Amino acid sequence: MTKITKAACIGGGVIGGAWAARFILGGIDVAMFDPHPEAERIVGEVMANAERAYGMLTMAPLPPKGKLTFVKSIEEAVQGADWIQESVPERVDLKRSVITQIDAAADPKALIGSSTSGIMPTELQRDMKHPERMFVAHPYNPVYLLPLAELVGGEKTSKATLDDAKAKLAPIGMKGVIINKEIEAFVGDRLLEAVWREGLWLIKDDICDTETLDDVIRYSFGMRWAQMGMFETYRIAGGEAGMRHFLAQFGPCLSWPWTKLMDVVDLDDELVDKIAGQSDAQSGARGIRDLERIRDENLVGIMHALKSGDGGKGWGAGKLLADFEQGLWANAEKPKTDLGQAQPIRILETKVNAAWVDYNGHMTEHRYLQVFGDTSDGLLRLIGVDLDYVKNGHSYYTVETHIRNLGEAKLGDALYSTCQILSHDEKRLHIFSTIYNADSNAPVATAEQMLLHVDSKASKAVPALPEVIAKVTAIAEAHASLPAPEGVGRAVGQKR
Ligand SMILES: NC(=O)C1=CN([C@@H]2O[C@H](COP(=O)(O)OP(=O)(O)OC[C@H]3O[C@@H](n4cnc5c(N)ncnc54)[C@H](O)[C@@H]3O)[C@@H](O)[C@H]2O)C=CC1
Ligand SMILES: C[N+](C)(C)CC(=O)CC(=O)[O-]
Repeated sequence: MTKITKAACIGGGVIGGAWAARFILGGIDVAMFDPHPEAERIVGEVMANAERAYGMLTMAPLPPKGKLTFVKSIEEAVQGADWIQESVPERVDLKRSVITQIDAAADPKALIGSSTSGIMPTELQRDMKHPERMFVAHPYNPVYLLPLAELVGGEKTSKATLDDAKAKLAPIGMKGVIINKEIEAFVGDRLLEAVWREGLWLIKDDICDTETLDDVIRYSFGMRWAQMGMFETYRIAGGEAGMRHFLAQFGPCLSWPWTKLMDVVDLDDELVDKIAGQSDAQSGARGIRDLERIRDENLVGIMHALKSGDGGKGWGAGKLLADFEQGLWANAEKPKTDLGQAQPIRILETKVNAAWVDYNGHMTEHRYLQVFGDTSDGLLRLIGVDLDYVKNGHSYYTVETHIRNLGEAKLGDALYSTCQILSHDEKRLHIFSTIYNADSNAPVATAEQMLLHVDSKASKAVPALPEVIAKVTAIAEAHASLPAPEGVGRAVGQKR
């Protein structure tokens, strides 16, 4: 797989800082150049929110974090970098001069992506010596969570550059889409600008305020867009007759007109004050970083929901997340666990993240089951029940679970889990897992579970394959000398 080995970020504002976070959490070292006197603080704050978001996003083992270095010049930043991302303010003269400087100092084979939201790459590559490796990589905010980058080539960009860029984004969980032809604002910002333009008119004409407008989006078509986009949604809206009927019914409305799209609103002081005032009333009680955290929690929740879409195979951004996690597991260092030791196997390290906490301020009930589920998945991987084993039609299903909650797990608490095999035969696996607080080593919860080995196509219990039974047996023999854990076999109820 083709990978970025070192990245340079030129510009570390909203977008450059979040690109840096995406690279660093993907295990890539980043050299950052930004002359802003507070660049380190700003990028540090974005980085902290990004790490928090990844803690919620995935339990899969991320690679060791890349190193972030702030440097004093573009020339220094690009040394040794094979992906350089320009994210300076949206001015063609500034961007062109920065990109020309990058071109002169970088390895001629290094890829140079621009974050521009709308400037054509042909404009930006005009003065370069090696323009064939320059392209637009237009991301969406926050870059560390939203996986899309529109990849747009200019007149001098080679096809190989776009293919290489797309391939290099995949291992960091991003989806590069190559746009056929360059056009100002590409695809996403063309659409967003059309909606924004219309929104500005609706506010100017007092049809609604900013909060009502946002409500109309987020309680309705915003949710549809997140999972099916425009055309698949409208196909369904055409009923059984599909897209043709939809176009026949609603096409004529375009000329009624339902829209003021072609008129550009004059953003005069009066309208700016009006929008800014309404926005303050709507959201001013919270700071930007706080709003970013709420946004991130919601985005993570949406991606998790999409990961279970299409009957559990994953849909859209959720399918991409599932594929990303599969890659992380495949590349993860194999645990150095000595499976022959007479002690419960340490399986998982995690933290109680914000999305797990309920109104009591504790990790909520079903998250314990999630951690125990991830623990039994960890054990299964150790005995050879990995995704290939599952693809080939065999798996273990959990048929019974008894959880005991023994202590409190609060927001941010570091946890680890262990697992002991109590007994097994060719079809059954009887296990006991414990979640501990990593600071005090006090048990927080235990789960006793029975798993059954199945033929997943036939939906019936069958003996596990011999190589799996051999591994289970080796662990079970080592665990046979352990005392039965406190609480094994306990029933729910009061002593009489
Ligand atoms: N903010 C957004 O939602 C999105 C922005 N973009 C694009 O990303 C680019 C950057 O936008 P933002 O991050 O929003 O702007 P920003 O204003 O937050 O950040 C720009 C950064 O560039 C730095 N800078 C200025 N001159 C520089 C130079 N010569 N060398 C290095 N750094 C320099 C500034 O100090 C600042 O930190 C723009 O092209 C924008 O269109 C793309 C997608 C979304
Ligand atoms: C406002 N914007 C044009 C800079 C937005 C983008 O380019 C993409 C986004 O994140 O919405």
